[in-house]
Parts: sequence; C-alpha cells; structure tokens
Amino acid sequence: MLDFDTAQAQLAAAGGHPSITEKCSLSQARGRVLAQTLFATLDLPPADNSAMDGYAIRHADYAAGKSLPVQQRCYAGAKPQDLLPGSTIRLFTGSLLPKGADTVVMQEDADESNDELLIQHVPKLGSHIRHRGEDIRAGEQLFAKGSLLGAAQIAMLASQGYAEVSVYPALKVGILTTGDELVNPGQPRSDEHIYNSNGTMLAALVENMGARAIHVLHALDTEASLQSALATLLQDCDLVLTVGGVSVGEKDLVKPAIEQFGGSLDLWRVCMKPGKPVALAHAANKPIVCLPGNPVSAFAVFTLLVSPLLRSMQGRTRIMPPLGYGKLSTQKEFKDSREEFLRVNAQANIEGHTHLKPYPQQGSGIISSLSWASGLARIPANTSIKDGDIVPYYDFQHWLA
Ligand SMILES: Nc1nc2c(c(=O)[nH]1)N[C@H]1C(S)=C(S)[C@@H](COP(=O)(O)OP(=O)(O)OC[C@H]3O[C@@H](n4cnc5c(N)ncnc54)[C@H](O)[C@@H]3O)O[C@H]1N2
Ligand code: MOO
Repeated sequence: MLDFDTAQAQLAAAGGHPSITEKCSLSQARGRVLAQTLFATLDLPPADNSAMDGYAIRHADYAAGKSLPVQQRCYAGAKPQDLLPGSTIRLFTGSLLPKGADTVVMQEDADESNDELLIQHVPKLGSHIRHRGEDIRAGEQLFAKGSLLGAAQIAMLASQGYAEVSVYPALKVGILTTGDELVNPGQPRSDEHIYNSNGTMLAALVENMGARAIHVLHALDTEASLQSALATLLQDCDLVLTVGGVSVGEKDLVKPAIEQFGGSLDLWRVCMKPGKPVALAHAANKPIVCLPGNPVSAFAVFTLLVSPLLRSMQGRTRIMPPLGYGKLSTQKEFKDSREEFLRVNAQANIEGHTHLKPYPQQGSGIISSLSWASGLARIPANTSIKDGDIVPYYDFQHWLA
C-alpha cells in the first residue's frame, strides 16, 4: 500500500497543464484561472482625490478664526477649478483635489454659512488626501499567470479598466457513480435501495473549485454499463472521477472496466483512513481517479488527493493549500496502522489556539459528519495521539477552494 504523502504527490502530478487559452469577460471571470500575467495599466488612484466629504484648502491659508470664501462645489466626477489664494473648494469623497490645494478639512471640523467656511480645528498639512499611485503604480505586476480569479482579483482588474482577460478553458470533469443499490433522489426507492448522494456531492465539489461537472452518469454493476459510461466520459472530459466499485468485492468492476478500455492502473490503495481503496489510472491520455464509494471516503479523497490534481489541471500555480495545526480535543486515544483523517470542527480560543474536536462518529458512511466538520485532522500512522496533542489540520475552506 502506498503511503499518503507519496500518493498525494503522484496524483497532483497525474494531469497535464492546459495548453489553450480563451478570452473571458471580467463579469464571467470568477473561478477562472489567468493564462497571462497582468500588469497595472494606470496609477491607482489615477489622481489625487479627497478621502472625506469636506473642503480643500491651501494649508498656509489657515488662520484661527479666519473665514475662507467657498469658490466652487466640486462633486465626485466633476472637474475642479484651480484653488484661488485664500479660498476653499467644497469637496466630497472621491472629488479630485484642486490644483493649489494641499489639505482637506473634514466637514465635521468646519462650519459653512453664506458661502464662507470657518475651520474649527487646526488642520494637519496633507490630511485626508488619497495620493495618485498610493495603491498601485502603472507597470507593477498585478497577478501572475496561474492565479485564480476571485472577487478581490476581479475588483483590482476592474479598477484597472480590464473588461476581459485571457484565461484557461474551464476544466471539464466527468463523474461516474456505480452500484445497483443506488437510485437518484426524486425516484421511488425500495428497502434494498439508497439514494445516490455521491454524484451530486462530487459535482458540487467540482463546481465549487471553478471546474465544470459536465456529466454525472450512473452505471450499474455490469461491465457493459460501466464501459458505455466510461466511453462517454473519456470522450467529453479532461478528468474522470468514478466512485464506488473499487474495493475487493465481487461487483467491484471499475478497475477491470478501465483496463478493458485500454487504460493502465498507476496506483491502487493508499495507507489512509478513510479512502484506502482509491485508485489512479490513465486511459485515452486522461487521468481517472477511482474514489471509494463510502460518502465520507469519497469526500476526504476528493479533498486530499483530487483537489491538488484538479488545481494543477486548471493551470493554477498554487496547487497545495496551506496546512494548519491544532490541538486535538478528545476523550479518546487514536492509533491506527493507516494515516487517519478525522472529521473535526476547529474552534479558536481567546489565546489564539485552535482546538480540533472530532465528530463522535467517524465511520466512512456517516454523512452527517461532513456538514458538521470544518476540516480534517491528520493522525499519523502507528502513533498514539490523545487529548491536547498538536496535529496537522486540512481546512475545507482552503482545500476545497
Ligand atoms: N473485504 C474488504 N471489504 C472492504 C474493504 C477491504 O479492504 N476489504 N475496503 C472497505 C473500504 S475501506 C471502503 S472505503 C469500501 C469501498 O468500497 P468501494 O469503493 O468498492 O465502494 P462500494 O462497495 O461500491 O460502496 C461502498 C459503500 O458506499 C455506498 N455508496 C457507493 N456509491 C454511493 C453513492 N453514489 N451514493 C451514496 N452511497 C454510495 C455503497 O452503498 C456502500 O455502502 O469498501 C470496504 N470494503
Ligand atoms: O478506508 Mo474506507 O475509505 O474507510 O471506508
């Protein structure tokens, strides 16, 4: 059985990088990956402007008790006049700073009446001005090729006037659930059936990462059914995820189906709990990851082993999210011959320590543990871990992004 870290590295390197690029409007760019490094086209802000609703003055014109005539009311979006000596110009947040002005007085610190301004407090030279280029300078690098575009990146690109960007095509993922015991939600169910939860779960995980789950197919436990579904997925998708039928049971036919399809098995079985029967194969030059059927195993394997591969195939440069650490908070002692990944809920206390509380039931069919947990705590193999021990923590917020 392969050790977990080797398997993770092997899966992360199992897919190709995108080779073609496409244009995408900025409004559609959330979750897409930049295919070119982008630079600032202009200084940000592009001109000195007011940070407050107030008045522009020349600091040297201030004298206690002396009123300044209001020369102009200059709204954001309007052009200011040059500030006359001994005058003030009424400004609003975002109004351009008039030429000749060097200070903005907040309106709360002054009284205006009959077009005259009386300043109540000694103003600080240069206050409340946002200077041209203080945020970003024209020519500076904004985001490197391979960056994931989220709201923060999109805000910066919009502020720089980018209406469209060059991105990699969205990765096309195909999902294949297997098993005669499964019926789709909404269908009639008999006692021997359970609802198929892995199909929609995996599609949601894929879509949350900015890839597209373009097929979610189901195959019965027969070679013909599996092969027909695999043919469609290998034709249409960049990456195939199968789930179930990958262990040692008599109806665990996924691996033979891939082999009959001309595929080669790269690895099978990893020393991890849950997730042991996971397999990696290639067919038609495309990676196929076979996830174990237990819902918790499929979720954990997707988080730890599939997500880095998916990020790499999307063209992202950061494929391994940061690892956290926390103190296990438990009555129980853990020790197993496999690396164990517990569903835990992380809570930070006032001293800044993260406490990781395991869900009471850790079975790989316990679907309720998934929505409860904030991530996975790693219990190293063959090591006794008890309350208060510090362990690595895989936060879903990072690992499923
Ligand atoms: N004799 C052994 N038995 C098992 C071993 C083993 O090493 N020796 N490994 C166990 C482990 S660990 C796991 S994990 C499971 C994985 O088996 P498979 O990947 O072949 O999955 P299935 O047998 O098809 O299903 C397992 C379980 O999950 C349910 N399932 C499957 N698909 C779905 C779905 N789409 N939605 C909801 N639930 C699903 C299925 O009904 C089973 O209960 O094997 C152990 N056995
Ligand atoms: O190792 Mo399996 O993935 O627990 O249930």
